[in-house]
Amino acid sequence: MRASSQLAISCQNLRKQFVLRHTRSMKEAVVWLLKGRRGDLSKKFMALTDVSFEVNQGETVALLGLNGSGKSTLLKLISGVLQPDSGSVLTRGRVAGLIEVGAGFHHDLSGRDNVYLNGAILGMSEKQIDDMFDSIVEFSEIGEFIDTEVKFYSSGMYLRLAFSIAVHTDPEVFLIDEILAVGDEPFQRKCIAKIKELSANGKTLLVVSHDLDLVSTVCERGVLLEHGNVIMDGDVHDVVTELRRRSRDAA
Ligand SMILES: Nc1ncnc2c1ncn2[C@@H]1O[C@H](COP(=O)(O)OP(=O)(O)OP(=O)(O)O)[C@@H](O)[C@H]1O
Repeated sequence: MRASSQLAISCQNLRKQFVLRHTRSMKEAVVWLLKGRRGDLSKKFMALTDVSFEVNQGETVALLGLNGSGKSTLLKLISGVLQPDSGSVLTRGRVAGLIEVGAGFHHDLSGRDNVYLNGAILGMSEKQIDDMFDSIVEFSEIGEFIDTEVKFYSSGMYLRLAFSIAVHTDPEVFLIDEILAVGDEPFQRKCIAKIKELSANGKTLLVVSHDLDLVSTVCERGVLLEHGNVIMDGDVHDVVTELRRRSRDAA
């Protein structure tokens, strides 16, 4: 779906609830039956209550918040991995999501086959992938392991290949969730340099990370989530300061 001109991402009134437990004890089930099956036996958790925010093309935004505040859920709704219970998500241009390490890879296929599979999923033609294949492998530093089945890859190797494929698809919008943490330091530095290059080229970035120093250097804007609500949206330094204050209070 497409949003209006300048917007890269538009989220309106997003709500997402998860079912935590489908059944209760035998006693609870009997009571429920005796009451004529009224009510709901499952336990639910509201991960996102009513989230609205917009990101313009070229903006670099950090999604911040304490554990369980709803950051990853929001990123998954934007990438389309999850569907909201209500509300809408619109994105403009090609969206590349690095959300879960290894997600989107077929474990029984080699790295090479996964490059073609993922490239196609991200909207590249076979010819485009042919042309970029060597560059993808070179950036990933996977080397001779490119013909090994990815089920034998370490989490760092998954990240290297997934990151390399994603940046080579030349996305307009790049969604990154924490995964950089599994890369070793030299590769992390390389990813961060690449992310800064994407941003300098006017790409839109939405980053989830607990590395507040990192997001302060990569992002301009911060959006702070708490219990599934946006409670602050502004300059990343101000939002990081507020999150640090709340983290101290929570300790
Ligand atoms: N598939 C799921 N089923 C049930 N509950 C879920 C599911 N996914 C997320 N949740 C719950 O929703 C809440 C928000 O999770 P989410 O992963 O979005 O938080 P987060 O802000 O990214 O947290 P963290 O900083 O720990 O990564 C959490 O309480 C989590 O347990």
